[in-house]
Amino acid sequence: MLLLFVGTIGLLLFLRSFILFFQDKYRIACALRRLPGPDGLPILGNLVQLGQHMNDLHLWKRQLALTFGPTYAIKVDCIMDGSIVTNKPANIEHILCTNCSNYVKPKIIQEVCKEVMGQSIFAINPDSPLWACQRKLMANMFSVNSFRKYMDSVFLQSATTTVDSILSIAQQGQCINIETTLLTLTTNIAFQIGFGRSVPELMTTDYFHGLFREAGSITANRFTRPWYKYFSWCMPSERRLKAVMKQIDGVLYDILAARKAAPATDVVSLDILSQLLDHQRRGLIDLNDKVIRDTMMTVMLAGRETVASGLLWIIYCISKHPEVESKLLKEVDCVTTMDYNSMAELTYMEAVMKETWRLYPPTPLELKAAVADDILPDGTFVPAGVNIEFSPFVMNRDPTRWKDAEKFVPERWLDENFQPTDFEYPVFNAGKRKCVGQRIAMLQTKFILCKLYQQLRFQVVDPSEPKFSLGISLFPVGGMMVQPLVRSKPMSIKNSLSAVAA
Ligand code: HEM
Repeated sequence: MLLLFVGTIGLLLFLRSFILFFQDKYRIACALRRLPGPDGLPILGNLVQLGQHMNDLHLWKRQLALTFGPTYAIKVDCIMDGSIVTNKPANIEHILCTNCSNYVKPKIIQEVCKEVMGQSIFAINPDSPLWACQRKLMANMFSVNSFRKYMDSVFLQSATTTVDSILSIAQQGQCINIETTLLTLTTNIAFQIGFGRSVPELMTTDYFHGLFREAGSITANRFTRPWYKYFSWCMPSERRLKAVMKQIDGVLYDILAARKAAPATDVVSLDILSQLLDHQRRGLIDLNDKVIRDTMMTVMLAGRETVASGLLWIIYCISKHPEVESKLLKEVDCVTTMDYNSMAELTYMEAVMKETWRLYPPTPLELKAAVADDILPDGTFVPAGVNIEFSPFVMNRDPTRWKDAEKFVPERWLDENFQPTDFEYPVFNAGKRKCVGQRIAMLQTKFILCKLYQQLRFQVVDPSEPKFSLGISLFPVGGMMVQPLVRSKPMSIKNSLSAVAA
């Protein structure tokens, strides 16, 4: 009798949570159905289209915005929660700033990116003490002062080594995959600043860059394969992710173990890893080795991938626009001393960078989830629990907001009256979670470009439009082959100064 009673109660509780689960899904599905968006199948919604467009996701989303307007819905009725996609600056300001406490990193990011990110700042929310800890450490370490401090050592050495190796390839008339060259360079810099040591050689090999790429792509594909959670044991991609992460984590944990084994000194070094270990020793915050590994991953994702992606697309755009290249070369030829002030004076280069990142934002997509019901400034109802996404890639190509949206026109950024807000041009995100590395990223990019273009030019080998690979940062499928060309002796500084003035 008692058993029957307990069994019935258990069944009722199970039914209750089952009904509540589907009630929430149904509520979200009804709200999404009221919004414009592509037609979908019953139950699956747009899941199949999403899967079909994983290889041209950003261009597909741009097409959807052109067809359905800046705010539309992608429905995934019963399986996942679907998304409201909005590309309106006023809505972005509301989500990232005015009502930011209602828009958090969705659980789906934490689940899908679990192996790669763990509790990295990119996956957690400001209510976690770890968020504030990671943000503070990163902001201190990757500041403008750091740039000044490391300019003559880390930045100069890494950039010079890269330029020298490209020069020797150029002299032999060979081509290079510029993606791996740039990833090696940015890994070196991020590693030395973040961890206070030279990078292990393995981490700068094509093999290791490939592991990162594979992990990013398998992770991204999980968004359209929600069944991975239940069938990981028989899915080859899941088994591969496990193997890839084992190798990446192996290296990160080896670095951690080596640092722990090093004799302790009274003076705590300023790098992030030393500070984390010091926090751990003193019990300042609940930090186990796994959390330290996740913070190391933050450094790798933030400092390595975004900057390399940003540089790659700049080189691509310059090579496609000879008139831009010749103006830029004149400007870099005027730089006699590589210091903070001369970097600040590179206004044309800055315009080229901003225009490139308008068309090719290194972080092309942003995903949040609504905690409670809300209404966006354009009147869109947001049900609690729904995912809400915006795409800098789509926003920055919106023909209703940008003149000649598809054209590469760096000159638009030279107009003093042209100052888009962070919400109109969210390449570095905005509000409370704005990129902490923005200023160092700008300086670092200018420094590297200056070193490269003072001696070299680049021609992209494949004339066709590159396809975008799937991942957290925007990279072309298969990297990008370029032909480096040694520049003929630059004009004298005096001549080039008068040429720029003209
Ligand atoms: C061109 C280079 C860069 C671009 C385009 C960029 C862009 C972004 C974007 C869009 C976000 C928001 C991501 C999200 O919410 O998921 C972000 C966050 C962040 N970025 Fe950057 N970033 C760049 C370079 C850097 C560098 C060099 C660092 C320092 C190592 C850095 C550190 C961070 C950190 C720590 C966050 C997390 C902020 C938070 O969630 O509170 N970034 N960045």
